[in-house]
Amino acid sequence: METDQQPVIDIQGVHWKTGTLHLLKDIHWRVGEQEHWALLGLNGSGKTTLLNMINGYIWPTKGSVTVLGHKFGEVDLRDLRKTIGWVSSSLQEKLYGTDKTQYVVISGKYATIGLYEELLEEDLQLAEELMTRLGCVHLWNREFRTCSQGEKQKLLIARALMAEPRILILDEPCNGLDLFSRERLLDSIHDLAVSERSPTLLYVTHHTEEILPIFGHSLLLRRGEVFGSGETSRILTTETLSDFFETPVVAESHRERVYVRVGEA
Ligand SMILES: Nc1ncnc2c1ncn2[C@@H]1O[C@H](COP(=O)(O)OP(=O)(O)OP(=O)(O)O)[C@@H](O)[C@H]1O
Repeated sequence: METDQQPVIDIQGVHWKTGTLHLLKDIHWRVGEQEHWALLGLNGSGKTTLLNMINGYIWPTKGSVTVLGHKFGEVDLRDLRKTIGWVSSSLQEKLYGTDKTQYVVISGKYATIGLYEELLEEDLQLAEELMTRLGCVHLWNREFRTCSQGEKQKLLIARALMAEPRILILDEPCNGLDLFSRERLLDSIHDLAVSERSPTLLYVTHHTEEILPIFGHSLLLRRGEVFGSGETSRILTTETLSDFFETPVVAESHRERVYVRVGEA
């Protein structure tokens, strides 16, 4: 629903070119306050490129990007980045496996790999609170490397929340998880989204069934262009998804989640 409030993200007519490649084409995307969005697209559709732009790692060739009311070109991007958390599997590889889980979580406050600051009681308290909230406080004092993939993802979300971001990007968080770990992680994401002071969540995925009802809006990206955007219930339909994938698919709803299979109805 459109509101008068300032949008969290406002992207207008954005293009991005590198060399001869035109990787983002005329992107328009407006994320309102209190909206959580899913971002869906096949491999190479431009999702990461778009997220890199929101974080200010790349600059639009044309068009304007405004994040949390700050227009690019008029804001110190280092400050802006502190308000955006980004949880991705590539981050997992960078962390020190021998670090204790709570230190991995606390390092999120300082945006460092490893912990170099003196430990503050308030940091320990917040880490405990966040790990409880994500359902992984039982991992306290364990070495990060001994945790399962699903546990690591929860720890990384807790780590991102340490910095109290206004926007939290969850970049394919269920990759590599078995069915049950995936559901447990999605439960935690649901709880986070409905909690007080939740950041705006942007959930990147290839799989519609991971898109929980809390993701009321979805953006479909294809070959660097917005194929569709708006209310998830209107976007994740057999007709729209068949057009989007350029292949007949059937979208079936079960408990407000959409499962897609390839083929005719
Ligand atoms: N700096 C760059 N130079 C050249 N090509 C790039 C660059 N960055 C991205 N690309 C290309 O742009 C396209 C979009 O990449 P992007 O990583 O944004 O896709 P994606 O939707 O995140 O894909 P995936 O789901 O596989 O992660 C790809 O073909 C990629 O190879």
